[in-house]
This record gives sequence, C-alpha cells and structure tokens, in this order.
Amino acid sequence: MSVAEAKNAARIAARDRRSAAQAILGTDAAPAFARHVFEAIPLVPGAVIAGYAPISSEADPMAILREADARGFPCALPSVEAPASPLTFRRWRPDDPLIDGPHGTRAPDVGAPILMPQVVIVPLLAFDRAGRRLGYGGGYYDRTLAFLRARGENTILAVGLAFSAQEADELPEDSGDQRLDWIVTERGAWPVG
Ligand SMILES: Nc1nc2c(c(=O)[nH]1)N(C=O)[C@@H](CNc1ccc(C(=O)N[C@@H](CCC(=O)O)C(=O)O)cc1)CN2
Ligand SMILES: Nc1ncnc2c1ncn2[C@@H]1O[C@H](COP(=O)(O)OP(=O)(O)OP(=O)(O)O)[C@@H](O)[C@H]1O
Repeated sequence: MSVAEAKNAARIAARDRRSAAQAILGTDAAPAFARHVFEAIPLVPGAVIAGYAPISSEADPMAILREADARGFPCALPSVEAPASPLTFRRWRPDDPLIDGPHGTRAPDVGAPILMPQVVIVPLLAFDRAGRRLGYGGGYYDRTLAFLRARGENTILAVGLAFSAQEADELPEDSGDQRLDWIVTERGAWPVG
C-alpha cells in the first residue's frame, strides 16, 4: 500500500471516530479545550493566534479564540484564496460576520487585515503521539505550516485540536507532512516529543 492509500484508509476510520466523539462530548469539550490551552501552553503576550470556524464534527476552537481575544491576543481565521497555496489568515474578533468558503468553511471578509500567526490551531481527522496528523487531504495545513516555518523569523507553534478519541497509534507520513508541536484534547494539552 502506498502512503497515499494508507492515508485514505486511515481517513475513513478517523472520520467515524471523530463524529462518534463529537456526538458524545458535543459542546462540553470547548471550555475544556480553552482551559488546557491557557494553563499549559506558553504563549508570548501579543502573539497572533489562528483558529478555524469548525465544520462537520471538528473539535470547536471558538472558545479558545474568544478567551484569547479577551486576554488581548489578536485572533485570525484561515481563508482559501488560491488553490495549492498556503492559507491566508485574516483578523477575526468575536461576533465578526464570516463569509462562505469551500467545503462548508467560513472565513473573514476579504476586507479584514491579513495577519501572520505565531500560534496555529490546526483541525485534523487523526493525530498520533509523535505529532503526525491527518487532514482532509488538501495539503493546505502542510503547505501553510511549511511556509510559516520557512519564514523563520518567529518560531511558530502548531497546536492540533482534537477529541482524545482521534488519537491513532502511528499515522502514515510522507515528506511534505508538517508535524504538530502541541496536542490539545478535552483531557489536556501535551507538547510533542
Ligand atoms: N474548519 C476548517 N476550516 C478550514 C479547513 C479545515 O480543514 N477545517 N481547511 C483545511 O484545509 C481549509 C479549507 N480547506 C478544506 C479542504 C478540504 C475540505 C474537505 O475535504 N472537506 C470534507 C468535508 C468535511 C465534512 O463535511 O465532513 C470533504 O469535502 O470531504 C475542507 C476544507 C481552511 N479552512
Ligand atoms: N509541504 C507541502 N508543500 C506543498 N505541497 C504539499 C505539502 N504537503 C502536502 N502537499 C500536497 O498536498 C497533498 C495532500 O497532502 P496530505 O494528504 O498530507 O493532506 P492532509 O495533511 O491530510 O490535508 P490538510 O493539510 O489540508 O489538512 C499532497 O499529495 C501534496 O501534493
């Protein structure tokens, strides 16, 4: 089996596990995610924190972003503005309206300023303890984290957000894959490695 085939097989199983976890935990997990992030992760004051507007059964980062905003961290959400390119992040404040993007995603209006995040909360279908992750297969977050890491002026933190049931033993990986630095679930926050 090629790495791409192994990833596709893992995606199918991971989708079911994620939706089962979301059905059980639902909105109860969101405040736990926020508590773990602010208790465990060393955040530089003023760091730009990027989240995402959740789709489907994704773990919901919006409680993290609202708390970040209340603590004075500028927040941003991703926007797909060109295919096969890194994501663009635009400023978001609580209650800002969002516009529809591809695959049911929502993003800030194109009039919102573009920000370069130092902390990227990453959606995922599955993660493992080594920080490998599996997304929908568009490669957007791999390209985006590679781009942000290559700029190199600032170390960025890639924080995978998931239900604990999304943990996999060992995910398939290829050379373009970007690993997570932290994993946050409803049970806690762990640095990778
Ligand atoms: N909430 C969220 N926003 C995001 C992403 C994401 O994964 N989640 N993205 C990450 O790249 C970017 C948008 N790109 C995407 C690329 C592919 C699919 C996708 O394949 N979605 C599934 C449908 C999900 C579902 O309803 O279960 C699909 O079409 O099969 C989604 C988003 C930026 N914004
Ligand atoms: N660092 C990268 N730079 C450029 N292209 C990449 C990179 N990583 C992956 N890609 C492209 O994206 C495709 C899909 O990658 P992959 O299957 O790892 O996506 P994913 O991590 O599941 O999705 P996503 O990152 O969007 O959540 C790859 O086949 C490759 O063509």
